[in-house]
Amino acid sequence: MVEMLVEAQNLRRVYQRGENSVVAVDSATFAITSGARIALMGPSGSGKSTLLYLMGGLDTPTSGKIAWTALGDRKSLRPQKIAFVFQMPSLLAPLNVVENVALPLLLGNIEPYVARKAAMEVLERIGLSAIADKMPEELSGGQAQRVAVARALVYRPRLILADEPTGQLDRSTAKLLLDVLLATLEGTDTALVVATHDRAVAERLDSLWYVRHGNLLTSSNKQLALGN
Ligand SMILES: Nc1ncnc2c1ncn2[C@@H]1O[C@H](COP(=O)(O)OP(=O)(O)OP(=O)(O)O)[C@@H](O)[C@H]1O
Repeated sequence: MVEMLVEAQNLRRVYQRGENSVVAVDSATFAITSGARIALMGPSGSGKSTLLYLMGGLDTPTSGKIAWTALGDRKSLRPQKIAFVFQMPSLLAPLNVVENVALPLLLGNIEPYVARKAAMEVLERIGLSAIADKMPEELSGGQAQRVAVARALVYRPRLILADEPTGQLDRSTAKLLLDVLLATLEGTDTALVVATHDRAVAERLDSLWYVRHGNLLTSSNKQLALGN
């Protein structure tokens, strides 16, 4: 059954910078359904990150409506139902890999033993169990980013929002990261939205949404904005 995870109408987000206001998102109307695989493309500064934050309830719109229809209210979204992956690996330096992956569960008051076991299972699934005891500073950029993906997956979220997850990686490491993410999500109804400048990433997803000057064009037709 396809479920409506996020529904938004006429979202607008204006940032106030002193006397000036910046319209980061001008008008966005969209729906994210379970199982969707969406690429969010657009020039730098067009509003992609702001849109992801709005989708995940990390930010609130200046006007317009957003509802997490099948997920519940904003306060209940993270980390269980919606997980973020950011461009810079955001691992906590004093914790080793398995502790970093287990962290969302620990913050959700899951028993440490159960959290560690679940974290080890995700690390195994994505081929990282050998580095479970390493500290973040010992990891390559690609490994750190895959650990961040593991951490996003540990709660089996309904929606993953990834902001330029391959932005700091070389081409082959970026491909590996996406391979891991898509393979792990295959057969699940977890939805995925990836903000990216990389066409190779966008081409592997089912829908392409394009943002320009804060305006969102949603489409399932990738050809449209890829111009092929
Ligand atoms: N906290 C903030 N305060 C003020 N202005 C902001 C803030 N966050 C973003 N902006 C502005 O809003 C606009 C959209 O920014 P956003 O980061 O959403 O774009 P983006 O498409 O993700 O860019 P990039 O591809 O470079 O990451 C930009 O003009 C940016 O400078």
